[in-house]
Amino acid sequence: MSDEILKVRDLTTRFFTEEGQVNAVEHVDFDVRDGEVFGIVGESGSGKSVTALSLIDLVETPGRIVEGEVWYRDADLAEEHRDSHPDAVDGDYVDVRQLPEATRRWLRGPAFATIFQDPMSSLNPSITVGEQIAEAVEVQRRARANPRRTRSRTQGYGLGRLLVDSVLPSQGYVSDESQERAVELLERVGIPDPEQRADEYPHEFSGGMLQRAMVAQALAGEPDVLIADEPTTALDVTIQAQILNLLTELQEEEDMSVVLITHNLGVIARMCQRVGVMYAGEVVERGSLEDVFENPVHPYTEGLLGSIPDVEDPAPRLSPIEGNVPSLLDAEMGDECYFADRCPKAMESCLTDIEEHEAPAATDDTDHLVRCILADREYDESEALGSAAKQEVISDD
Ligand SMILES: Nc1ncnc2c1ncn2[C@@H]1O[C@H](COP(=O)(O)OP(=O)(O)OP(=O)(O)O)[C@@H](O)[C@H]1O
Ligand code: NI
Repeated sequence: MSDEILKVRDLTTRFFTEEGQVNAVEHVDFDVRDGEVFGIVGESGSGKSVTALSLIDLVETPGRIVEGEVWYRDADLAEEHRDSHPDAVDGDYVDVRQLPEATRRWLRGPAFATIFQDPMSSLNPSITVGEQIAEAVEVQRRARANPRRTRSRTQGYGLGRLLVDSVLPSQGYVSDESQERAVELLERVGIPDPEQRADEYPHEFSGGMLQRAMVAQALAGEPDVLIADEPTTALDVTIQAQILNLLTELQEEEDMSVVLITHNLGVIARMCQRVGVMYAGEVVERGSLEDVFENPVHPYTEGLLGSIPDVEDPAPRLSPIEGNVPSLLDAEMGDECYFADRCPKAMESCLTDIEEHEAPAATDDTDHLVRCILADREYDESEALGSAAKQEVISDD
């Protein structure tokens, strides 16, 4: 049994909008183990991206993480904060959410790095690709040289330098060493002629090459956990497969863990060792790929798998199950299972708040947890909710 690099507990993130409170992520629990790809899958709007942002503490207003813990294994950090922040430390783990803001910020890079669907969200169009990656390398070098104590970090760095960096980010202050490292990283992610390509601007790169450059930038900090949110969704099928291969290769060779977010079950099946299925802000089923994909318990998972797309299938969005993802507005959400109104197996007993149940795991290595009463009992047709009753569930709320 391998160790967990991340243990997410009770993570709850809401948006406080003019229309009301949106329960985007609700009491989410999952673990990410060393050197694995953990997949998060679910329909559009199920809370995947907000979960990712919550992990790295980048939820923006009107959103806020209102509850929960993100335990990250780092013995040094734990040691350093054991006395000053005893609640934030448990053995070798720190609860990232309870660490000082500066430390949380520092963790982005060497602990967590992210890649997204759109490379231009991470790359500046007016700076050469090589220089941007070199900058990421420099930021990480400085952070490592002056770990965690931001005060000394900014002092050592110097206010003058800080101003120059923020006003004139492309003035070529990166050291030759960082520039060389950037070229190495470009080579690492399979960009041909990396030395020349380093001097080019993002618009001179193809979509696939840009995606690779973004991966190179993410690798600059040698992260423990790479969070990839729909990293290949915008790419055509061949390029998609190439980027997925690259991620697999890097994950193995760099010994990272990857949290892979996608709505594409084919991608999950191909990439992940373990998986969490999200529905309406909750993780409704999680476990090993075998347990979840071969012995799904939640009717939502069954429904998704009923139309498992091939990884070569460019189908952009899943909609395998009749009906829509429910509104996540607090005022419109009841206490019953959120899937009940779409569920072919909904019963009277589903009209209460459903906890995670342990399903009989087919693989002995891992927990298989399901937010559905069917993990505990058989489906009973005599208890089935007719469509009229289901309708009522919806309009009652
Ligand atoms: N800035 C925001 N303000 C209000 N609500 C938001 C905001 N960002 C996300 N949400 C809501 O949070 C919920 C979860 O969104 P999220 O982006 O995590 O879904 P997703 O599973 O990543 O979907 P997709 O597959 O389309 O990317 C949605 O109901 C969404 O409307
Ligand atoms: Ni998303």
